[in-house]
Amino acid sequence: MAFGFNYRGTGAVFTIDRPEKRNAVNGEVMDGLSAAVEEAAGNNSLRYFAVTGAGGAAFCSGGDLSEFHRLKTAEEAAPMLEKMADILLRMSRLPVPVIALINGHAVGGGCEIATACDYRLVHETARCGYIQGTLAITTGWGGASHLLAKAGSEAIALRMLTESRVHPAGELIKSGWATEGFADEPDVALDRFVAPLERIHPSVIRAYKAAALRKREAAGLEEMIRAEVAECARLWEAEAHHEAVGLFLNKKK
Ligand SMILES: CC[C@@H](C(=O)O)C(=O)SCCNC(=O)CCNC(=O)[C@H](O)C(C)(C)COP(=O)(O)OP(=O)(O)OC[C@H]1O[C@@H](n2cnc3c(N)ncnc32)[C@H](O)[C@@H]1OP(=O)(O)O
Repeated sequence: MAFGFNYRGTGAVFTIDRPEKRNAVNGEVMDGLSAAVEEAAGNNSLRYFAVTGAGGAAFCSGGDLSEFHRLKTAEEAAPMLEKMADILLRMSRLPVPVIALINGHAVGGGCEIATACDYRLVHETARCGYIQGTLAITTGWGGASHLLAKAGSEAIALRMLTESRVHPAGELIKSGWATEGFADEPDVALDRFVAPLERIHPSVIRAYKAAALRKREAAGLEEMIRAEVAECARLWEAEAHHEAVGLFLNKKK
């Protein structure tokens, strides 16, 4: 199985479980996350939803380039991009805090998954970034829209997107992208983070989450995501993108 979904204390944890591919997202992971989000949305006693990656190396390396490389045109790429963007939008709209437990590198679509979460806890060795620009595409799962809709500084957000590089944990904490860092085991960091939330009545937590969602919706998040997906699909079919992906896939041959 390419993923795990487990209840942990008062919360639920979705784990991408493909460490040999640095937890790249394939169709099975997408369907698993979609089902987990649906189940979590219907669970009225849930107090948080977390996403993480198996192994110590990566949180998620984005879309599985070997699987998605077969999508050549904008028309072929768009349904895949739309599907994941919809899953991440639904995840972000869960009525409880959504936490990215970033145990290792989060790049490309992996950084987008983290961005769709309310909080990002980053291991001290993790590096994160919207590296899609190095593949001659933009973010295509809604990550830029989530980032711009909730970022304190538009300039910092825009710079992260356009520079398309990875950032060390210290930089991510300083810029406010990461909520906090951790040096111990991810489970321990998660328990420490949720402990203060668990002392507050769940209806209060849900009310504040609803307030955050109202702010994002007022910014036109869903419409922004639709435009972002279309733009990525348009760039996807260019030769520059297919060449860059080919270089990555052939780097060890
Ligand atoms: C498609 C959606 C789009 C979006 O909308 O956002 C994207 O997500 S585009 C994808 C962007 N992602 C990348 O370009 C990530 C590429 N990966 C890396 O940069 C590195 O793997 C890493 C994450 C920094 C980790 O480096 P390292 O620990 O040195 O591992 P390796 O590079 O040796 O990888 C091990 C193994 O995993 C395979 N791998 C890694 N990432 C992917 C991926 N995204 N898709 C498919 N396969 C991936 C890599 O090829 C190696 O495989 P083997 O050679 O078979 O061992």
